[in-house]
Amino acid sequence: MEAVLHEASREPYQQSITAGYVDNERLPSLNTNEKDTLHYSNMNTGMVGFSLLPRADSVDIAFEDVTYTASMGFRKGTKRILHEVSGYLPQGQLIAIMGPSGAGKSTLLNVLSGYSIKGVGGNVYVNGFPRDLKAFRKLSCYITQDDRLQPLLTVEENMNVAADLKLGMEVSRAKKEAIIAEVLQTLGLEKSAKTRTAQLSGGQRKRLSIALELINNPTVLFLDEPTTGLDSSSCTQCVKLLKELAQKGRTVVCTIHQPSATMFAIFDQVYALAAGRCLYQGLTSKLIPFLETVGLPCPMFHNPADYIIELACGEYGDDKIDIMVAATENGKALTWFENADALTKHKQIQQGTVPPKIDNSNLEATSALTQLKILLKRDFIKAKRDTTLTYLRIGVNFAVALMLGTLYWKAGADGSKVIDNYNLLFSILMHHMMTTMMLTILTYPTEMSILIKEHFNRWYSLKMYYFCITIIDIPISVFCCLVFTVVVYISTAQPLEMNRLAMFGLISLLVIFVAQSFGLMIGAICNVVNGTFLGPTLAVPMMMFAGFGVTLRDLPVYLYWGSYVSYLRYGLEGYVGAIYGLDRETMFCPEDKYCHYKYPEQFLEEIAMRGDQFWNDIIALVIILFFLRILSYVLLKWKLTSLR
Ligand SMILES: Nc1ncnc2c1ncn2[C@@H]1O[C@H](COP(=O)(O)OP(=O)(O)OP(=O)(O)O)[C@@H](O)[C@H]1O
Repeated sequence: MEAVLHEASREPYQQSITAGYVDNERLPSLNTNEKDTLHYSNMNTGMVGFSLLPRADSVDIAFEDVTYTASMGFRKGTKRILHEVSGYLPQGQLIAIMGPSGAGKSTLLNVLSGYSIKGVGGNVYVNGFPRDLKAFRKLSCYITQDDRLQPLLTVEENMNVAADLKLGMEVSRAKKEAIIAEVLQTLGLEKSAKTRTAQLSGGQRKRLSIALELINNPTVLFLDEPTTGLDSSSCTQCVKLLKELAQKGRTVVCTIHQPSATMFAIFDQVYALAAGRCLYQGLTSKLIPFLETVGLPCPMFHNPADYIIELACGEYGDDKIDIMVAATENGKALTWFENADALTKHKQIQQGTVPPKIDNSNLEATSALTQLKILLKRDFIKAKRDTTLTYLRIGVNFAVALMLGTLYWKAGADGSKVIDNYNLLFSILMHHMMTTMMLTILTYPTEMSILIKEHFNRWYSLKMYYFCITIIDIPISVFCCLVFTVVVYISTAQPLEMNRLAMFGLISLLVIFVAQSFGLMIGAICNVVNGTFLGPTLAVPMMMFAGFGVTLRDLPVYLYWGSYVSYLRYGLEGYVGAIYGLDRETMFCPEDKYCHYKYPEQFLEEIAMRGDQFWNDIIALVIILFFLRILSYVLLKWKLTSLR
């Protein structure tokens, strides 16, 4: 099939690919100030400004024989969802991908936007050249059906983060603020600037999702069901806004379920799908003539959008679907486009020619360090606002320490309670492991959907996101650990020596960080339900091999390897080293009690641990910590890739 290309539009694609936020390549004769003035000239007047400025670097998208085959899972085979569909999405148009539920609308949108990579066949062309995915992603944005927004941030804060990440630090704060104000005004959100996202209405949230992606003025917008969940007036408002954006030279493609007749008329183009095949593509206004041509006239007073969905559902017989697919040549025919003759005359693909030189540098607009700074700032605001969780963590640590302190009151200094104290050390280990790991498993997946959207839209690199979540929790973890350690250590009368206290605290902190890494690893690949099952389940072998119930000496040889990989073993050994190592003197024994373990060496011998292994335990914990952190990053990366 021949995809379509306007000769004139090839060069702009070439240029726009290298263009950043301000398309300086197009304005070579102007100095920077003049270019800025040109871009922002309308802002001061309050008229149409940045986001609605015409885009000179418009983009036509053509695709031919596109297939999508989903893998159904191990030994379950595959399922073909798109069946060699072709099509043409011209610049400056608002295009609706329509069809009944399950027709493959979202799948086609994912393929065209470049979100889906695996299982995709056929070709996608951008201004006639085979699509370079990296370059294309720089021109486009994807707005998901569900609004993946940071609920604790206000509209303005969300916009500031997007502006800082997407425009880079070269654009001054004043300019960013002007752009934000203008985009918010365009989307009717200026009055909600100080409102937290969680408190916005569905329509406002949808508009904010669009506003965030408009910040860097993308040429192509892909929107998955932008009207879902909106009332009819908000739907029309939203579609009108998209039309306005399209009229300024953008290519706006969105999937839509079943639009009202009024809303349907706003769209310029329709691409109708039925079970992964193309029923119609062309002007909205030519749908009725098309239906007449194929002998399926739309009944009087019937919404043509409803009628084509009914046809696509097979309500009038499956043969009608075949008739329409044949008439459109599964998307190859361009008969129902505007100036169809001119289009067919120009239709061509740049096969065999050298594609334009493409700037394949970083996908993100800002440096790694800047991304990290912005993400840390955002997470800091979130942590500050989410005080319930912060206080809960501190409160739980304090309360558990107090409970353990009461239960094991002064057990650390009593020669008759050495076994009790040993139980206490294991309980402390359990507390640190479970609270930290479960918290991570429960909170991490909720962030995942936002990560997927923002990362795909090139806000930041995965490395920087991961680095940020790794360090953002350190202060609160350290504080909670400190509160817990001081309360439990003093109330249970552990030896009051600074070095022992420091060793005890260090082991606690490392166990907390390792457990957190464990949580990150599970959270990266599992949803909350699976994670809450898997986390504690995987903790059981760690406990088994800790040397607590069955001493390390009594472990069967063929299971000894387990003690090397169990971080709880190093944690317990480290605690024992801190409390009973360093040649601790004979313990106090009350006169009326029998103190079997008043000699610490005797106790160490009994539990098959040595008191001089502390630094080895620290090294082992640090190695496990690094290994798990790297592994959870790799798993997260794999997860993101596997979703595409
Ligand atoms: N990864 C996948 N594995 C198996 N089946 C899939 C996969 N992705 C999509 N499908 C199936 O492909 C069909 C089309 O899905 P798609 O989400 O594209 O439909 P849709 O037209 O957007 O539907 P809706 O309007 O309900 O969102 C559906 O039957 C869906 O179950």
